[in-house]
Amino acid sequence: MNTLIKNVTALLPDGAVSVVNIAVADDRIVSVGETPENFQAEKIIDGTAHFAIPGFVNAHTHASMTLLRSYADDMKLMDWLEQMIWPIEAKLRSDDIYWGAMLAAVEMIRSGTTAFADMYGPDMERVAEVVETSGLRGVLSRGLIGVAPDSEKKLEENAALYKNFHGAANGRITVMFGPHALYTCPPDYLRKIAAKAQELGAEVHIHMSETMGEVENCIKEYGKRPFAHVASTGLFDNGTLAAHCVHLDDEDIDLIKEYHIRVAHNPGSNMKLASGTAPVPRLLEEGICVALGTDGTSSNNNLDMLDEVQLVALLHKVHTLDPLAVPALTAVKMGTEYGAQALSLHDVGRLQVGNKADIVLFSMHGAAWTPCYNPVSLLAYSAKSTSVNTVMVDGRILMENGELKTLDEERILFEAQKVADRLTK
Ligand SMILES: N[C@@H](CCSC[C@H]1O[C@@H](n2cnc3c(=O)[nH]cnc32)[C@H](O)[C@@H]1O)C(=O)O
Ligand SMILES: [Zn+2]
Repeated sequence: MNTLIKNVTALLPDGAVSVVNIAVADDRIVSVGETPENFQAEKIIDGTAHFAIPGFVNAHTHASMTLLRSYADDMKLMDWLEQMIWPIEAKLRSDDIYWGAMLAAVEMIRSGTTAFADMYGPDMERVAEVVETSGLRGVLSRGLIGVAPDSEKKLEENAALYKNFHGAANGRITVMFGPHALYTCPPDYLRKIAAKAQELGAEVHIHMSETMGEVENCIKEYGKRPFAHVASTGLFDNGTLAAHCVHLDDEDIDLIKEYHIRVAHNPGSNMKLASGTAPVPRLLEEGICVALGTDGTSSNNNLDMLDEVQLVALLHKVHTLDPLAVPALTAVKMGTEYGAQALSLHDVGRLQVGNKADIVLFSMHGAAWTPCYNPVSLLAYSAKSTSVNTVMVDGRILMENGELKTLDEERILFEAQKVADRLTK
C-alpha cells in the first residue's frame, strides 16, 4: 500500500526539523520532502500540526512482565528477583506469556514504540505471535538462566526460536540468544551459548554490570571484572546488546569498544532499583552506541519510552552537575536511531529514503506543545506520550488518531487482568 503523509513537521537524520511530505511505498520510505510526481497514494494522512519522528526503539524489556506491574516494588534487585519475581514467574503458562506481551503491545503502540528487544521465556514463540498480530517489530531472545536442571533444554529452545522466527513476519522478527546475566549463567553455560550463537550467526542480549554487588561478586568468584570474565567465554564474539552497564571502569569501557558492544541504558529501572548511574556521557563521547530501554514493567513501571528520553536527559545533568550533558536531540536519538543500531536494525531509526517506514506522529496541539520554538526540546522536556496520535510500522498503520488498528484493546486488558488474578490467587 502507498501512503502519503502530507505537510508534516519531521525530525530529519541530521537533527534538522522541517515541514515535508513523506511518501511510503509498501514497507519503505520512498521520499522525504517534495513528493515524486508519479507517486500514487492510496491513503493520505494530513500531517499538519503533527511532529513525525522515527518510532521509539525499546532496547531492553521483558514484555510479559506487564503482568507483574506493581506486584513487588521498593526492593533491592536480588531480594526482588529471588523473593518475589522468580517464584511467581515459575507459575507462568504459555497463555500468560501471550496476554502479558499483548498488554505490552497495547502500551508500546499507544506510547509510540515501534520496535522492542525482549528477553523472556518460556514460550517466546507466543511473543513472536504477538509481534506478528500487533504489527510491531521485535528482537526476541529466550531468557537463559543456567542454574536450573533444564538449562540445556532452554538453550535448545532459544536455538529453535532462532531457526523458526529469525527474519519472520517480513523481517519484523529477529532473534538473539538471551543469557540472563553472569550471576545466573556459570562460565561453562556461557561458553555453550557462545558456541551455539556462533554456529547460527546469532547475536546476544544480556544484562551486564547492573549493580555494584554483581561486579564485586564476579571479581571474588572469577578474579576478573564482569566484561573481562564474560569476554573470556567467547560470548561477546558474535555481536552483543548489553543491558544496564552501570558500574564500569576504564578496562570495561575498553572491552565494550573492542567488542563493539551496544549498550541499552535503562534510566527508569536503574533509578527505581537504585542500581546506580551509568556513565552515559562518557560512553557517548567514546563513540559507543548507547540506546534506551524501559526494562520490565515490574522495575519501571511502564513501557513508555518518552519517559526514558526525558529521564536520560535529566538524570545525567544532575549526576554530572552539567546542564549540557545529554542534550534533547541526543536523548531523542538514543530513543530512536541509536536504539535501531543497538538492535542491529540497519534500515530503521531514521526518516530517510530507503529506510523501513516506522514512523510516529505526535499531535502538536495542546498546552505542552505551545508555544513551539523547538519540537525536539518539547519532546524531551515537555510532551507526554498521550500526544502520540498515529503509529506506522513497515508502512502499516497500527494506530490512527488514537485508535488501535491491529489489536482489541478491551479484550486484552480483560484477559491480562484475569491472568493476574489467577497468578496471585
Ligand atoms: N524465567 C525464564 C527466564 C526469564 S529471563 C528474564 C528474567 O530477567 C528478569 N529481570 C527483569 N528485570 C531485571 C533486571 O533489571 N535485572 C535482572 N533481571 C531482571 C525477569 O524477571 C526474568 O526472570 C526461564 O528461566 O524460563
Ligand atoms: Zn532486564
